[in-house]
Amino acid sequence: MKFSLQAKDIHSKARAGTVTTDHGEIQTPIFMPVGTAGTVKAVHQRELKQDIDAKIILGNTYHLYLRPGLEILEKAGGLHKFIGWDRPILTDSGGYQVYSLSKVRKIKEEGVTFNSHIDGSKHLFTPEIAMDIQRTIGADIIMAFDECTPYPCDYKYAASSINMTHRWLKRCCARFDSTEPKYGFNQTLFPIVQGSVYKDLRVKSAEFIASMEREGNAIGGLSVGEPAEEMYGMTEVVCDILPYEKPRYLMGVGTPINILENIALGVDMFDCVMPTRNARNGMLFTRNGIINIGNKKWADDLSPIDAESDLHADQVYSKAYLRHLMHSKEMLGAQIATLHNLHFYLWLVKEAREKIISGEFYAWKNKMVTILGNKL
Ligand SMILES: Nc1nc2cc3nc(NCCc4ccc(CCO)cc4)[nH]c3cc2c(=O)[nH]1
Repeated sequence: MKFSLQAKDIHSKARAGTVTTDHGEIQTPIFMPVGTAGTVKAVHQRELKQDIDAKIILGNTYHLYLRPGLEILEKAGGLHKFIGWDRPILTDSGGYQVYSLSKVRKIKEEGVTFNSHIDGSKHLFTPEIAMDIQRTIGADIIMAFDECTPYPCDYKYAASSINMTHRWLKRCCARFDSTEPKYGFNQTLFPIVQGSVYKDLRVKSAEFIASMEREGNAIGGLSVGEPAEEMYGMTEVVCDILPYEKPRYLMGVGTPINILENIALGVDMFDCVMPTRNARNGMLFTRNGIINIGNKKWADDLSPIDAESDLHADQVYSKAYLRHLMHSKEMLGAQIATLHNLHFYLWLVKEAREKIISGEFYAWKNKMVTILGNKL
């Protein structure tokens, strides 16, 4: 994997770069649609590629390991082949999903034992197992097996948690560096900075992660319920320590405003279930603010979902029609709303990249931040 920088904003730490993988290039800042179990819910791969030009999607080790399972994925020649996606994929390591989805039985030095949220069966994830699973999935960018420190937590817990995450990281690197890709495409391992909301722990973790000299670095343990100002404060501390010439990925972030503020702090890559999950509840993100399409006010609004958008669905379907579909619980409603939100998130980061290159980012960001939170 390579990373090159094309431009840097002068009023902020925003930058425009390119990540190059064996499955293609990714212009940054980038948003990565979440395709947890091998599908970005309600969206075809063709739509992802042709309608919204998604450059990279996310998968989850925890889900894919439980279902469809490693045997099928290996037989298919990896996740790309299994789901029919030939662009880059990033997989999370299970370090977060285990805690957020399963009844975790125990966190030990060796790893984490947990019960499947699907059938209650008992499993063990260790740093080594998480690496081997991600080798079998075959994602271009894989994540270290970490502990996403819960929020809130006391300083003592956070301090011991980062020490374990750092010991696990050494084991991830040892295992990853002593195994080969299974399907002929290179893979890269990103370590993850933790430290909860404690500045000195964030400094310690960022310095340790930077010292591992991997090809890219991730910031974890945020977007876990902390106030946005805490998120921004920790991101700033960490981005000032992580190497400038490597991509920085802020996990699980976030709202459109979160994304713009973190781009200004030097973050290059983002993922979040918000555009897809909230779409299914009728929450549409637009360049003028947020539309709750279920609201009665849209019932007879026959104007296009977004007349200024180059997304076909935004132009051919009206707000009234989409509200009707959502109220009728028609599948097409979720499909249109999801495609709209992903298209908006990808438009937002592409626009940010263009403003960074043209030198207009800072003023544009401050204008957008005042608009994006509007309730329409
Ligand atoms: N390995 C690893 N993975 C992570 C994934 C994360 N995802 C988040 N936040 C997602 C929060 C989030 C969850 C749901 C919604 C939809 C609301 O309708 C939005 C945001 N924080 C995260 C932290 C980590 C982390 O430290 N380590």
